[in-house]
Amino acid sequence: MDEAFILVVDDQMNTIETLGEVLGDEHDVHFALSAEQALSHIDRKLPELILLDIMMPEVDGFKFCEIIKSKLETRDIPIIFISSLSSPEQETRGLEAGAVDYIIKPFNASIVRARVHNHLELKRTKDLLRVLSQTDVLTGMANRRRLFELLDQVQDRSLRLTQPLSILLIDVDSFKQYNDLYGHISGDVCLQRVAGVIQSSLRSVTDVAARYGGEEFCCVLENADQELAIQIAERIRSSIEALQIPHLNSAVTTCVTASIGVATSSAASRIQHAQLLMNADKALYAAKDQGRNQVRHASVNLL
Ligand SMILES: Nc1nc2c(ncn2[C@@H]2O[C@H](COP(=O)(O)OP(=O)(O)OP(=O)(O)O)[C@@H](O)[C@H]2O)c(=O)[nH]1
Repeated sequence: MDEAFILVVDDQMNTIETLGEVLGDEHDVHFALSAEQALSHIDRKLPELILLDIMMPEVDGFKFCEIIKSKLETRDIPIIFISSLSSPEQETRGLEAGAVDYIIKPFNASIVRARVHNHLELKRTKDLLRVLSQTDVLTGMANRRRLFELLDQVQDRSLRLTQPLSILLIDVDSFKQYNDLYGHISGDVCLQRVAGVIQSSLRSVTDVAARYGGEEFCCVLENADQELAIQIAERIRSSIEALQIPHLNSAVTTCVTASIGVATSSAASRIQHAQLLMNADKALYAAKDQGRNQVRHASVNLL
């Protein structure tokens, strides 16, 4: 197993030293003598696993576990309690608080090593499954499921920060004819190239691209008003055309092109994301209707 970053939280130096000896050969083990120190460690770098004492001054292990489990960024870090509290009630309380395991002190070194190993393996498998369940296999982009999660998060943040939010729906033109003429495998390669161009046309930190469906992509543009969203959409449209992927059966021209529908939720209004997608979809259909290979915004006269 690859080395893991493990955080030991315990106010007793002797436990810390022993766990360092038990796990230090295989893993990158860091220590915190209090919950407060542990939180500042976690702020700097997320551990893969936390070994946690219960009886600590100020914030005890149960409370600390609650804090970790309440935050989106930290709630998936497995916690193993290591405590001299040996009653079934305490152990139950620890497991019910969200810990994956409970080891009673004094502990046996090889059992601690084995349990840590097993929980790290489980955590890595879970992480991998999560990534796979959120990723589109063909393009490596976020898939539709991930898109909806991201939209929820971005929408909450936009409302909190009173920022506008825009989305783009991008649909490759005459793609059925592309598949018919060049074959499905070439169609897949074409979608991969279009996906690559979409991703490289976005602002790196604030924008997300996802595969929405077959030959349709969706971009979520945080803090982008109508003008900026149209500008980004236009950049994507022209970059797809600039790929010059031959398409002799296109209804538009002799290469692959795309139509793009744009919708914006202004800083002042709270539009549900289903409505935002619907608006972008209407704009996309207007773009198709008016000849394809163009960008349309869901301005008032479309809605
Ligand atoms: N190669 C390939 N084709 C796909 C994939 N997903 C969907 N498609 C194809 O995409 C085509 C979409 O066709 P339509 O919805 O009729 O749209 P279109 O031909 O692009 O027409 P317009 O959108 O009106 O320009 C269908 O033929 C699907 O089979 C995929 O993953 N790979």
